[in-house]
Amino acid sequence: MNIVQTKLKDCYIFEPTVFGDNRGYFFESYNKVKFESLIGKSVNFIQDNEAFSNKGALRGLHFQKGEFAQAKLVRVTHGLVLDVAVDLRKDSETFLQHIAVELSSDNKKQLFVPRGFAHGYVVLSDTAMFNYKCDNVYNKASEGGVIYSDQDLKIDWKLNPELFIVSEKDKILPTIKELY
Ligand SMILES: Cc1cn([C@H]2C[C@H](O)[C@@H](COP(=O)(O)OP(=O)(O)O[C@H]3O[C@@H](C)C(=O)[C@@H](O)[C@H]3O)O2)c(=O)[nH]c1=O
Repeated sequence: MNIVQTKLKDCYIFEPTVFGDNRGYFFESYNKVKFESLIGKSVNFIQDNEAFSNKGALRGLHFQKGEFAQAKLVRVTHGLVLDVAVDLRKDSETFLQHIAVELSSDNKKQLFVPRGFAHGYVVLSDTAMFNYKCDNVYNKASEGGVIYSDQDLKIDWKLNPELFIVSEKDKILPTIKELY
């Protein structure tokens, strides 16, 4: 397992070691001991999620507020997505900066999105399966978000916006300016 520091503090890409042979391949998709040793702190993941989406589905940008804030370890087990993390920690040197990383079943990369970030993704392949771990449970009343098309963030989603499929809830998320 290799860890890559992104330009956002505390936000890392993990590249698992894949063992291929004539049967196929094997890799450790999560190993708590190795993961915590690489990031240098303990994270108590307590919920796993799976979402299947069609091409153009854009989910986000989401976070949970207050005591229900969540860190996430995200990956793609089928297809290709562009995954985006936005640093919303006011005291961070990289406040309001974002990264966009291609995650796919081929590259097997995982992204660790710390608490205090907004997170979202768009599906670039015909379909995709998205799997992630969270260190806090879902809490509807604590949901927050930022509109994916925010003019200050200027995220390049690498797909024609005409193809976007966005939930009614996500269409009316606030802008960064409205949030702060
Ligand atoms: C996220 C979540 C949703 N749900 C329910 C609520 C709703 O009825 C249905 C679909 O929820 P949503 O439309 O919010 O699902 P979705 O848009 O996929 O939400 C997810 O988006 C990505 C980008 C994230 O970062 C996640 O943390 C999460 O917010 O599933 C749960 O029961 N538990 C959960 O943990």
